Amino acid sequence: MISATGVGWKVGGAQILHDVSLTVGTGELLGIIGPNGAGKSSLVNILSGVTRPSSGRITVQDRDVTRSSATARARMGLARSFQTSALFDGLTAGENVRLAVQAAGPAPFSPFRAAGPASGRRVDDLLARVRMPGRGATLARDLSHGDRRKLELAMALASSPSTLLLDEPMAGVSAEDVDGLTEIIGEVRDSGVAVAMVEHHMHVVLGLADRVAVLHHGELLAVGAPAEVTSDERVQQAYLGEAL
Ligand SMILES: Nc1ncnc2c1ncn2[C@@H]1O[C@H](COP(=O)(O)OP(=O)(O)OP(=O)(O)O)[C@@H](O)[C@H]1O
Repeated sequence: MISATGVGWKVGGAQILHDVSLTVGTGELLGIIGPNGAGKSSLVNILSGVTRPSSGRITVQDRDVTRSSATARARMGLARSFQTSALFDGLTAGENVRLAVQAAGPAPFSPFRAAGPASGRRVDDLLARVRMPGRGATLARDLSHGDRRKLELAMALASSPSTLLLDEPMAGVSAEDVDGLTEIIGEVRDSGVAVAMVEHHMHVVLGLADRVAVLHHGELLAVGAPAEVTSDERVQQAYLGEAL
């Protein structure tokens, strides 16, 4: 579970986020939407510890982590995916996941450590969880865009996170892969993970999210059930001219 309370972020004289407060509970999926430049990625960066807010605080499982690094937050059960790909293209899908499994383990990370049978099983489990069984030997660079996003999800799940932050997990993928990713992310939520997801595919967010938070010019315009939020007049104004 993760919460932001009164979060503001100012950079280079510009106030990017203003007084944002939201919570994502266990087994809940919060969709974060808003027009381009609304501050969605900035908020995810602040929640994950990549960026420190100028004001307000962040808690993970009720512990104040505002001043904790991204690494410290990861140890507390927070995982995230990035808007851009974070894969090693020259490694296989299985090797990419194995690195994430090793990095999440208790022993100091070493890319040279041999993989034990338990690590192999864990890699297979994670690939199966994202519907890529048997794809472990394929080079990451040879995977379809949709499979690359699934692989990134498998890597984010390697640490068995209690909170998962997803920044546009479906950007640029085919309609078929959007359906697959939607099912996988829904299953992750149903397994008890708190999921916050920034996503431009509006029908996906509105169909999948338990609640939706709408950002506009760095302010939280509305938070609520999808139907509540889409009928909100201020939200409709913010999206004027775009399909909601
Ligand atoms: N490091 C930075 N320095 C200065 N301005 C920044 C920085 N990061 C983001 N911004 C600005 O903050 C605003 C919000 O950016 P952000 O990427 O968070 O929006 P977004 O809602 O994720 O947009 P998109 O939907 O296009 O990805 C933009 O105007 C952006 O130019």
